[in-house]
This record gives sequence, structure tokens and C-alpha cells, in this order.
Amino acid sequence: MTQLLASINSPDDLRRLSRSQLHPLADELRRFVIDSVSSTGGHLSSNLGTVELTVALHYVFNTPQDRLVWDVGHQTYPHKILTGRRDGMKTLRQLGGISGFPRREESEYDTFGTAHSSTSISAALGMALASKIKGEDRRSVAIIGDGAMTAGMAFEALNNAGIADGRLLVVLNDNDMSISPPVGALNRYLAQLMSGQFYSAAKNVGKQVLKGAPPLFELAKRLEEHAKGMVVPATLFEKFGFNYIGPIDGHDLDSLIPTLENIRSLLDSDSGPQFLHVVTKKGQGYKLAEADPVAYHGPGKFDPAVGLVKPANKPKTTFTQVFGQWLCDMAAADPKLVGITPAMREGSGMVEFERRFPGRYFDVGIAEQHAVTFAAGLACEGLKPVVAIYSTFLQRGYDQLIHDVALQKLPMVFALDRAGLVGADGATHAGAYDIAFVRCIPNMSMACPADEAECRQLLSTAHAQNHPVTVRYPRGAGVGTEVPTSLDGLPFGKGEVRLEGQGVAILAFGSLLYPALEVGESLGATVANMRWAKPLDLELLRTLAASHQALVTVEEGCTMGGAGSAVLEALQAEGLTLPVLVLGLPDEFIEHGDPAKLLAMVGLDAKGIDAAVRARFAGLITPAPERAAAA
Ligand SMILES: Cc1ncc(C[n+]2csc(CCOP(=O)(O)OP(=O)(O)O)c2C)c(N)n1
Ligand SMILES: CC(=O)[C@@H](O)[C@H](O)COP(=O)(O)O
Ligand SMILES: [Mg+2]
Repeated sequence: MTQLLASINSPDDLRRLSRSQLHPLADELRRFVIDSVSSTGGHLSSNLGTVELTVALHYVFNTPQDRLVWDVGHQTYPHKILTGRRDGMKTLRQLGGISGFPRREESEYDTFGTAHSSTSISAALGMALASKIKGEDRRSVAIIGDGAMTAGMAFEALNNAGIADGRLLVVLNDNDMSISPPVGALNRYLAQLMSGQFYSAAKNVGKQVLKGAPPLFELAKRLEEHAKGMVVPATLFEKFGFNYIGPIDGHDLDSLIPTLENIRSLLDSDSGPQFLHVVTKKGQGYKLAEADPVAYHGPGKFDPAVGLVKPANKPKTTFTQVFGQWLCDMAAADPKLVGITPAMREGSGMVEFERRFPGRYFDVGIAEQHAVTFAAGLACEGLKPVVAIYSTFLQRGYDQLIHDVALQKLPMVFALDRAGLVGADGATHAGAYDIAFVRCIPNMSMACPADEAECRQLLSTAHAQNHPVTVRYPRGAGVGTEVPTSLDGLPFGKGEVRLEGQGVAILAFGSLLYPALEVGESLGATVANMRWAKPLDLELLRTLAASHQALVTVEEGCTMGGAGSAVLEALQAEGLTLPVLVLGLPDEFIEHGDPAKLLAMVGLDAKGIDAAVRARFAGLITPAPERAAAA
């Protein structure tokens, strides 16, 4: 590592540097980010875009006394490196290592835990007003991307902040990208601000700020000529009550620092909420990421000299790919099918669907609430919406699911990707709660495919229903079952016995069927693939209850309120009293790490399930050697 960065153990060290030292420091920091992410995997292109902004913010503001609140937090690696976690970057997103997102318990500089987007303005406003009430001398800064700005929550916060009297700065980090190219009218508006409105921006910044940025200064001068005699309309953000400043070049420290210093003075003189529009490039400084910021949004490990390469062996088909293929096939068969994503085209496997069916593809931006209700509107008019949404992000659209979809019993499919533990992103992204929060809603159903083949079949079943159905499937690949090409479904609400045994019956919901089968083989237990968390296959449940002395339920979801709870409730309703062991995710947040290790940690691998069943029902199992002897 080079010298300047090595000398920075906290922002205080940074603030001792001269202005001229910041340029080489930013270069070192960028190189460090590339080296470190290439060896661990993680979010890359967004972090390359925030190097100078991070240096400038910590240089000008008195952190952590002043609060920096990063939106999403996937762009905070430079911030982590400058705030004492340079060495920790080796452990990024690994079990026991540092998180890929800001965490209050990780550092006093991480003022607000994030990972779901568009919370920063609300949180920073709360902090700004809290310091006012408490009489504390601090400023609060929200740093939000143009993608995150598309969410309703960001606008709710602007609406509130614009009339609030706090020392609040909102920095819009506009790189003209979300994970995929950004969508919507706001994006178009920001592009207009970048071109036609530059004069208005320049008048606010003051020319001394622009002098350090020759290309922008030239542009401003040219636009000023055009603008002479024109009445310059206020920006949207001014209409909201902010003092709008910008746009300025977010990679130019000589623009950023004086501008931020001016803004700091404005905050200190209680001049109302400030809004700084900075323009950055996703992937800045690493040519491959600049050229393909989508691929480098969240890459795995790679050689920086070579970049991302296709794996030598064909990787297993993921559940996401199974969904993407099913969506295209079903769309070809059913002209009423429409596909909706809240800004997760790549992650949800919808790239091909958009290419083939552009008129039936809707990326609505980071707007889960809107996605659900928009789809409900489409369903009201007889279309068949398929909302592809990560389990964790559907949490944002919960009232919409109840009030707009379920209450009206609208036929729609929710393809819930990333159900269960997701690995490196950790607790914020785990799809731990969907079984619990969906199954309590009347009119809703939930399918839990055990493997890739069932995923396709159950999506077809869901699509054929006259009410809303969710299909939950995990991140990555399953066991590698061959996926049928037909669009035939499986029977609605029906499970199956996969292994006949005695004493104990294991009822598996979803992909944990496969470790459950291993356990069943070793313990001589029956294993049922339940397939549906709602409706439960009551007939199967009754049969299993009648022919076994105990039941074990297994799911990759929270035990409280989950599928195991559904079994307990059903048994109680039927007046059946046999003992039930409910296995699933415990009542705690599961941190980031390798998914297999995490599953083992919570006892949901074959070894853990085996041990739990033996511990609870020792007298009811007939291990393999005894069975063989008896036979
Ligand atoms: C509520 C929510 N929905 C979706 C996501 C997934 N997501 C993470 S980053 C991102 C794009 C954010 O774009 P922007 O704020 O412009 O930051 P950039 O990636 O351009 O740096 C999305 C859609 C999320 N984290 N939270
Ligand atoms: C920050 C964020 O929310 C996304 O970038 C997320 O990390 C993507 O996760 P997947 O890799 O599972 O698509
Ligand atoms: Mg962006």
C-alpha cells in the first residue's frame, strides 16, 4: 500500500493533510478499493464513483460529530477505509468480518444502518432535528444516489425536510445509473438539469467554486450566454424548499471542497435545507467497470488486470434463471402476462424478458410499494401481472399486498427471489419473513418449490390461479434437477411423500427438502415435500399425523409464524396432539457470510437437522444399521 492512505487511520488524519495531498490520496484509495474488492467480491462500481466525494465530505465536515448518512450503503467502502477499517476490508462480507453496508455497531462513523434504499434523507432529517432539540452543534448530511432518489420514501422525506428547520444537506450523487440504467421521469428531469439548467446551477454555486473545474466552468459560461434575458425556472428541489446547488463534478476535489465549505457556512448560518447535486461516473477510474457498470455493480472475485471472465465450466442453473426462462415461455403462451420489477432487472432474471417483450416489461424504479399497486391496477383490467421481487424488498410493499392485492383477491403472481438466507449481503437482505408475513393474509397462497423443476412447475400453477399467489425460491442454484420445458403445473395446494419411513415424519418446505431427505435416509424417518406453506396440504398432514408418533417441520424462514407454525395451528384445529419439532431460522438476525456456513450455523444443514431430530425424538428413530439388521 502506498504511503498516504497508510497514514490515515481516521478522518482526523485526513483533515490534517493539505488540499494538494488529497488528489494522490484519492488515487491510492481508488486503487485500494479495486484491489480489495477484486480479492473479496462485493460492490465495486458504486464505490469507485464515490471516492472523491467521500474524501471531500470527511475533509470538510467534522465527522463523526457531523453525521454522514449514506443511502443504501453499497458505496461506503471508501468511507469504511478512511474510518479505521482499511485492514477489515480483507474480511468484507465474510462470516465474522465487516459488513458490506454501514452498521452502527461496526463504527461510530456509520451513523445509520442501511442496505434497503431511500432512507437516508429521513434519517438525516431526524438527526438534524434531534440535534436542534438537544441544542447540539452538528450538521447532518444525506448522500443519496439518483436510483435511490426514485423511491417514494425519498420524496416523503424531501417534502418534510423542505419546511423543516434543521442543518441538513442532501447530496444527490447522480451517476445516471441505478443497478441497471435508470428509468422514469425523474431520471429524465435530472438529465435536463444537467444540460439546460446549468446556468441556474452556476448562479447558486458562485463562480469561484467553478474555477477549479475548467470544463464545467466553460459550459456554465456558454449556457450563461444562452440564458441571458431568460427567466430561469427554479429546480424541483428549490420548489421543495431546498437551496439547490450544482450540478458539480463529483470527481473534482477542487470543485467539491470549496462547494462543501460554502455549504457548511450556509448550514452554520441556519440558511435552511441545502441540496447539492454532484455528477459522478459509476466505475470511475477502472476502465472495465466504467464500460460495464452493471456487471461490476456487485462482482465476485476477479483479477483486476483481466477483469471478469466467464467460468470455465458451465455453472449450475440458478432459480433466478429458471424464473427468467419460465417468464419468457409463459409470456409467449399467454399474451396477458406482464412482468414488473422494482429496479432489479438483472438480479431477478428479466433481461431476456425485456428484450423479447419490451411492451410487457415494466421497470418501475426503486418503488416496491408502487410496483405492487401498479400491478394490482393491471390485474383489475384483466392482465396477468408477474411481480418479480426479492423477498426482503417485498417488505416495503406489505400494506399494498394486503390492501390493494389480497383484499380485492386479484389474480397475480409474486415471484419472491432471495427467499431464505442470501449470504454476503447479510441480515438486511435475508428473505427470512415472507412465509410468516404472507400466510397470515386472507386470499393469499404461497408455494415453496424444493428445486428448479418444481420452481417452474409451481410458477405455472400460480399463474393459473384466480387469486394472488407467491412463489418463494432461494438465491443461487439448487440441487440441479432437470427443468421441464412444458408449462404444466403441479396440483394446487398439494404436497407429496418423498421417503417412506416410520416413527418421525419430516415435513420440508422448500429447498431444505434435500438435507431433510439425507436425514430421513439416515434416521429411517418419513420425508414429505410439502410444497405449499399456504394452503397446507391438510390431507397429507392428517395422514402423516395418523401414521407417525412425531413430526418435524423444516423451512428456511423464521420459525415464528412460519410454515411450522402453520402445521402447529392446523394440528390444533384438527384436535391432533402429537409432538412437533419446528426447525427454521431463529429469532435473531443472521449476519453476512458464506450461505452454507450460515445454514450450518443455524442448524439447517443435514447435520444440524439430524442432530436436532435425534436430540428430541431419540426413542422414535431407527438408525440405518438397525433397520438393515431388522430387514
Ligand atoms: C428498497 C430497495 N430496493 C432495491 C434495492 C436494490 N438496489 C441496491 S443499489 C440499487 C441501485 C441504486 O442506485 P443509486 O442509488 O443510483 O446508486 P448507484 O448504484 O448508482 O451508485 C438497487 C436497486 C435496495 N437496496 N433497496
Ligand atoms: C445493494 C443491493 O441491494 C444490491 O446490490 C444487492 O446486493 C444485490 O444482491 P444480489 O447479488 O443477490 O442480486
Ligand atoms: Mg446511481
